[in-house]
Amino acid sequence: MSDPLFEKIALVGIGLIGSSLARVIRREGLARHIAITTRSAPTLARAEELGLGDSYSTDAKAAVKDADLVIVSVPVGSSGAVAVDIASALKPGAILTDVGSTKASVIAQMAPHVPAGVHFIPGHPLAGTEKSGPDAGFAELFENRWCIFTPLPDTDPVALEKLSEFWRRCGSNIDTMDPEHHDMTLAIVSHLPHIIAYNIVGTADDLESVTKSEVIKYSASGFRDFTRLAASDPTMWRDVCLHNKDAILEMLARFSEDLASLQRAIRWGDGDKLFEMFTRTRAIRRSIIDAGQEVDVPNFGREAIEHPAKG
Ligand SMILES: NC(=O)C1=CN([C@@H]2O[C@H](COP(=O)(O)OP(=O)(O)OC[C@H]3O[C@@H](n4cnc5c(N)ncnc54)[C@H](O)[C@@H]3O)[C@@H](O)[C@H]2O)C=CC1
Ligand SMILES: O=C(O)C(=O)Cc1ccc(O)cc1
Repeated sequence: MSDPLFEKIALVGIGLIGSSLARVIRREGLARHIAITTRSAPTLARAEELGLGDSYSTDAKAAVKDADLVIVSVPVGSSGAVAVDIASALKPGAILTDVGSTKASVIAQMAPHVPAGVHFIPGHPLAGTEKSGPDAGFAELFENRWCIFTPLPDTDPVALEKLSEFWRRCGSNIDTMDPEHHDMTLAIVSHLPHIIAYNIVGTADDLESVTKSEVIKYSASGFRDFTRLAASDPTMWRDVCLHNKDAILEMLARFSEDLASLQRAIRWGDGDKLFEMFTRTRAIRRSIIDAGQEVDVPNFGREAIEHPAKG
């Protein structure tokens, strides 16, 4: 195995993402020492039972002390509190990064507290599932996925390259963009799909004429796909909605307009319009597959669309 990239990596937050990182760091030998810290003592105890790290503490300051790389993997609404907590203990020259699903808000919360000499590089692995907690993670989560950095104007290119190498060794491809562009893009490709899923499952749950047992009994695969997304962690998604408010509202406004147009086509029996739209959207899935992206995210039963015979 090659030399570790870092002597000590500290993981702040050890849920789905933190624990997946712990597992891949161990598997790839990316650090000599993995320090794990999280706010909740039972979660930390579980991480220790799973053997995810080399040291464990609910004291974040103690965990990040002497770390060369600190990765904050907590709900985005907690990033500011974490930054305040750990700032004074960060080692000069250390790289501080995060994995939050929104970027402008995380930067606004964390950057003011980062001491001079610490390289703060905001990041976001576009990899996840609907599950949460330390048991949910797996080392392969980041394989063949994008990790997007939204570097600050004064980001040190050497530190950026080192963090890029870290994510490449986790299996990811790297891209960089500015935080506002990230937040707008993610609003449409990730945040809106989750919000729509929460909404449709909530609507089905509210229906009096369709009992809950019928929703479960007859749920076709389309509805099941929505229930998977709608089973995602409520704290995480509450925070995403609150911290990417403007971009989400912009995308929701466009979505509502398009939905109204679809509604009109159905009302007036405009089959040509429906057919034209459904043909256009079908091509999007084809281009995702042609671009080499897997289409089924959550687990290793990933059945590609190329094998429809398998169902
Ligand atoms: N779940 C997903 O599919 C993805 C999540 N993300 C982002 O990753 C981050 C973490 O998400 P998950 O790992 O899925 O969540 P999770 O709920 O599985 O884990 C969150 C962890 O943060 C800890 N925590 C919460 N508040 C804290 C605080 N104030 N101080 C220290 N620890 C705290 C919890 O105890 C837990 O260990 C979020 O910002 C989320 O937006 C990014 C990509 C995918
Ligand atoms: O479970 C899914 O389908 C996801 O979309 C996972 C996911 C959730 C949040 C992110 O910021 C990135 C990926």
